[in-house]
Amino acid sequence: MGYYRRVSSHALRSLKCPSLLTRLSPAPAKFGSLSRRSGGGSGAFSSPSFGFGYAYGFCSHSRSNLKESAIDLIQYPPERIRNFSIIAHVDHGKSTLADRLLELTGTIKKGHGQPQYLDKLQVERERGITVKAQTATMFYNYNLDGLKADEGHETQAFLLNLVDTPGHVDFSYEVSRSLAACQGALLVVDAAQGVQAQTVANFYLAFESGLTIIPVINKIDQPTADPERVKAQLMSMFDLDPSDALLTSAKTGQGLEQVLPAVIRHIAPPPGKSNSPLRMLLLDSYYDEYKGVICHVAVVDGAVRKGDKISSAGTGQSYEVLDIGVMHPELTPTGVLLTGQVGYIVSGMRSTKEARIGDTLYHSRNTVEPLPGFKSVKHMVFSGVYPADGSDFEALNHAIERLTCNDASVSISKESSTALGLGFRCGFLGLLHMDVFHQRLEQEYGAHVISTVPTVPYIFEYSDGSKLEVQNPALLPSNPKSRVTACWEPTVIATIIIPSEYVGSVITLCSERRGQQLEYSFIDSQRVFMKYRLPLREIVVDFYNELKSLTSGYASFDYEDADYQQSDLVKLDILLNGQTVDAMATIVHNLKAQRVGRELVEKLRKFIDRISAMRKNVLAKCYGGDVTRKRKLLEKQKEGKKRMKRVGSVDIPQEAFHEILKVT
Ligand SMILES: Nc1nc2c(ncn2[C@@H]2O[C@H](COP(=O)(O)OP(=O)(O)OP(=O)(O)O)[C@@H](O)[C@H]2O)c(=O)[nH]1
Repeated sequence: MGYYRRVSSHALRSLKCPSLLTRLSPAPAKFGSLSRRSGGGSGAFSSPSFGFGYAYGFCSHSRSNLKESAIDLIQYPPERIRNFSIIAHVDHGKSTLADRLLELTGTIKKGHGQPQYLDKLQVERERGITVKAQTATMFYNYNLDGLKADEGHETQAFLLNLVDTPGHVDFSYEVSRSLAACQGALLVVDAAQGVQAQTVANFYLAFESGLTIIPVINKIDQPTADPERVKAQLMSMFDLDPSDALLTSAKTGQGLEQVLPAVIRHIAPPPGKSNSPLRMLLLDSYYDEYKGVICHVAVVDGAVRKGDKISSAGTGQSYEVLDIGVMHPELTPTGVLLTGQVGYIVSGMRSTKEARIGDTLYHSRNTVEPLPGFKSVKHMVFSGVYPADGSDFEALNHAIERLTCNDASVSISKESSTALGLGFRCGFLGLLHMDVFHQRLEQEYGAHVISTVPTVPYIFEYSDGSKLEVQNPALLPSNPKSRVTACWEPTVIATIIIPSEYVGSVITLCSERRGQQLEYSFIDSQRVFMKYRLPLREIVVDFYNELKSLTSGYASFDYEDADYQQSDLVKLDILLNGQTVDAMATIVHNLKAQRVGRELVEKLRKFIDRISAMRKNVLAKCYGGDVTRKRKLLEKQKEGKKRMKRVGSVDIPQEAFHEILKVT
């Protein structure tokens, strides 16, 4: 029997996608003698080639000691491999727990001076959130009977692949892709905050993937920690046995010695066939200036070695494996990857057109049935991205190509605008995703961009019966009402968890946003769980902020895409100095059009006024001859100008485009 057991009727009712009910499957079967249940408890462990220990932080080898031959993957057949991810609500401590596990296994040095080690992007460090899932391979010796290694008992060497995942809803595609390479997940829950909306969402992502789920109640060091209450929630919401929950503090190290033994005992080894022809799943990729595309892969069946000729099922192209290895946690060559192992390959691919996420790679000499790959991404928000300086179009094109190699969830197509020139229409999973993409373009590729008003994808039906998905409002004829016979807007199913005293105000907010309540229940005596169908348009900008402020920050919120619903929509054009600005066109509900139009023009007037005043007066208060200061001010002004677009005689600042969505 799996660690995750029967699902209660409550959990079934709350299933994110009803159609998945038919796919409910028991947790993967345990193998051999590992089927014994355990409440955790400490086990004996040691690092395979670096000695034994019983406390964390015992192992001191560093990556720089590792040469290609230092890691011999042959000694890790599938039954000695565990692939697991860490999933949780935002800030419940996934990355910190990952740090501790990396230290515990000697993969990184204790006190390496960089908390949240696997959050490598500048944007992740600046925002304190995980954006990309990251895999790290760890080695760990463990006695399956729980006997202590330092008392001379024999241990077995295990290879553990840990995937740290993002918590925010906009990056759930990263989570679902990561889960494809895993057989189990640590579901981390903050001991004080308890189950939150993304805990629910991530639980079901893991559950739908048939993963064994180990609950970890983290942050037990906090004065307000209440692990017993959280255990009760895990039971009532997910039917997870409270006695199975591990209690940890990733901050103090308390309870951490139970985590890896529980992973080894309760999570099944990868199910692939060692004797079958190679099938390798392309999980992720990124572009390296020197090596080209580096692909993260999971070897499902067979084995792959350096020098092998491989082909892509998606493109039919063939490559030679030039470099191969594991992330330990940096790229560490091993010369081979065997069944069940997760690592990287370099094969001379140059772009995302070649490195297709979800593709199957196989030996060119064989023919294989491709793996199922991943569900296609549903883009929630579209926006135009244009070079701030029109002559930088090619440079922006190059930057976007490189960046989408590491973020396959963005859709890109070329478009042009009268106001902004040549650019791209990009589809994102949400506004945070959009923001992060812009920030990465700027930080990682030095691209200065103007982005247009984000919009959700609407559907318009015309009198001739044709239907059009509109991702760019500018493309709608200005008086579409004459020909449009029906319009639809996308909706989401939102999960909201709040303390019970805020129920009244949250219900009011949801009805103002045209929401329809689908479910209402109590998680425990203090907290309420609600499900709403809401138009995507109504939640995409400031819904979460408003929800947070109404509930003094206690609400948590998650959503998944749902069906389209019929709606009365119109196109709203903005004229500046009598000239239509196509990049500012939006689609709004007919009833709101008058109010929105007025508010918008009022707001834009302030914005555009303010900027021109600043332009004139930039040196006005700079008395005396401080040249450096003057230069700084002028450079700042130049920087600001880069982000303005001239339409007729009017300069439009970047913020103006963002303000439009806030009003509409
Ligand atoms: N007191 C206490 N704080 C912790 C513990 N674990 C993590 N934290 C803190 O909680 C905050 C969030 O931790 P992260 O590890 O970044 O959380 P996360 O779940 O990876 O966050 P996202 O990637 O943004 O979803 C940080 O300030 C950590 O230092 C713990 O056990 N106890």
